[in-house]
Amino acid sequence: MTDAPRTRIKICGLTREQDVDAAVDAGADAVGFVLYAKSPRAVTVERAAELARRLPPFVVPVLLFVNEAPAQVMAALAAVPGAMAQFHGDETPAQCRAASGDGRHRWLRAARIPLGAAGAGFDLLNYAASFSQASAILLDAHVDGYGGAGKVFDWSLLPTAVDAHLVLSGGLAPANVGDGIALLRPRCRSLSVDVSSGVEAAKGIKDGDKIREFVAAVRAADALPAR
Ligand SMILES: O=C(O)c1ccccc1NCC(=O)[C@H](O)[C@H](O)COP(=O)(O)O
Repeated sequence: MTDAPRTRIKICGLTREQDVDAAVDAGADAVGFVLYAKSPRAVTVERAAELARRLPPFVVPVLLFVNEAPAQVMAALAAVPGAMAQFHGDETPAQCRAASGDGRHRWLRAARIPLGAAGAGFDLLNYAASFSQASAILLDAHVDGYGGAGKVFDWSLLPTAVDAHLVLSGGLAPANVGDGIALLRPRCRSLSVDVSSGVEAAKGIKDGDKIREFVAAVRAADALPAR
């Protein structure tokens, strides 16, 4: 639906200063901090706030929650100025709205799409309509542990026209992100991409070279004419 825009990039699951700096220096538009205690990439609210203070203007901190109590979400968003929320659990539309302060903070909703052929049964149009107040729907693979597993769902099974801003995630890496952009960018209002496992040396430990390769692959895809 759009003509060769610049794909926005979020690097998720950051735990270290040098990884925040590497993401920013490579050109990331957003960085994600996982506020889910069961994740190997979990950080505390205080640590997320400390890391977010390194960010220059126009790079957005995103706080990732899984079925967190609304009061805790509100407290975390208050502690990290300018942060967006990413709801990655089983939160309903009403819970997302309430936890983000009924319009006070912007938020992403993760859609967890079944792996393989079962992905055809996921009704993204209905899902996007029910979360219409989200800033974007983040597409991720349905995995145990909710996310960050590096698994790729079958992108080709998604609808051909989605009237929403989408964020593609789930097993992205320098080698496949260009294909994802080429396939999905024409199908939605805007396409952004989100990566965690694909730019890591170990869980929660990013690899600066992989981050730079990932950003370069996105920019290469942006430079190609629409297929
Ligand atoms: O990172 C985690 O450990 C995590 C735990 C629970 C829910 C979501 C989690 N991460 C989500 C992300 O990092 C991204 O938004 C996205 O799913 C990309 O993950 P990956 O497949 O590892 O690139």
